[in-house]
Amino acid sequence: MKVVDFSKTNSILNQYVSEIRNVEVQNDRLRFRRNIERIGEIMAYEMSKEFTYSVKNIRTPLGIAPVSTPDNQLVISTILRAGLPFHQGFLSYFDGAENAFVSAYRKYKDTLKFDIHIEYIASPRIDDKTLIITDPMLATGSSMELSYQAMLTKGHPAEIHVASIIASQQAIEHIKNIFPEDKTIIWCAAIDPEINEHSYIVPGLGDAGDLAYGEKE
Ligand SMILES: O=P(O)(O)OC[C@H]1O[C@H](OP(=O)(O)OP(=O)(O)O)[C@H](O)[C@@H]1O
Ligand SMILES: O=c1cc[nH]c(=O)[nH]1
Ligand SMILES: [Mg+2]
Repeated sequence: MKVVDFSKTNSILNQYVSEIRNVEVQNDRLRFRRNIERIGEIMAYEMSKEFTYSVKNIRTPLGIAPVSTPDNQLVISTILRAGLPFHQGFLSYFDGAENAFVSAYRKYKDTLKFDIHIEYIASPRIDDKTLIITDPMLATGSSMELSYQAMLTKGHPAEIHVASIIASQQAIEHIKNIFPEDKTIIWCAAIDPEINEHSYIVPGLGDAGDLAYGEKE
């Protein structure tokens, strides 16, 4: 399975990743959300190079211009809450896409143990379409796994792009095991080496949902 890790390339995207990680900067919620959105925009642009294109003859006021544009029917699917600004970044570039939203949250049994609960899904049919599942954080990969299973109740996509910002190495291995090898690409801004006993990515950035929208009770 192809894994694209943007941290291996020097680009301005790394500046935005450094700001969402940085304890001195990340508490500015507006900047935090906007940086996530900007990373989504850049990732969308790079992802678009994998799409299928055909030439359309576009009528201008002065003649006909052949332009190669994408033919994929896109569905951008996002895992609430932290996925929302990331989703907006993708949607800014793929403005013709359909959209899906899945709720997934950790329901704690004690300080360390939790189950992932999916309680909400709003999605179009996804049969034969290009499914982009976005979530900025892939720690254990369980939220992504259960959200993908929920999306499969809406059909079977032709191809899948799993987009995240910070993924643990463990989550990358997990995604490789559960998504179809021949039609999935994983995109991430960085791959971090470990997760801690609370299943948080280390060094990671902390709690993306809280940083974007505030703490929940
Ligand atoms: O790979 P996992 O171990 O499942 O962890 C990653 C999940 O954790 C975060 O969401 P969280 O559960 O904190 O919800 P929130 O966005 O509402 O804060 C993140 O956005 C992922 O969905
Ligand atoms: O490191 C992590 C793990 C789960 N959710 C987050 O927001 N961060
Ligand atoms: Mg959270």
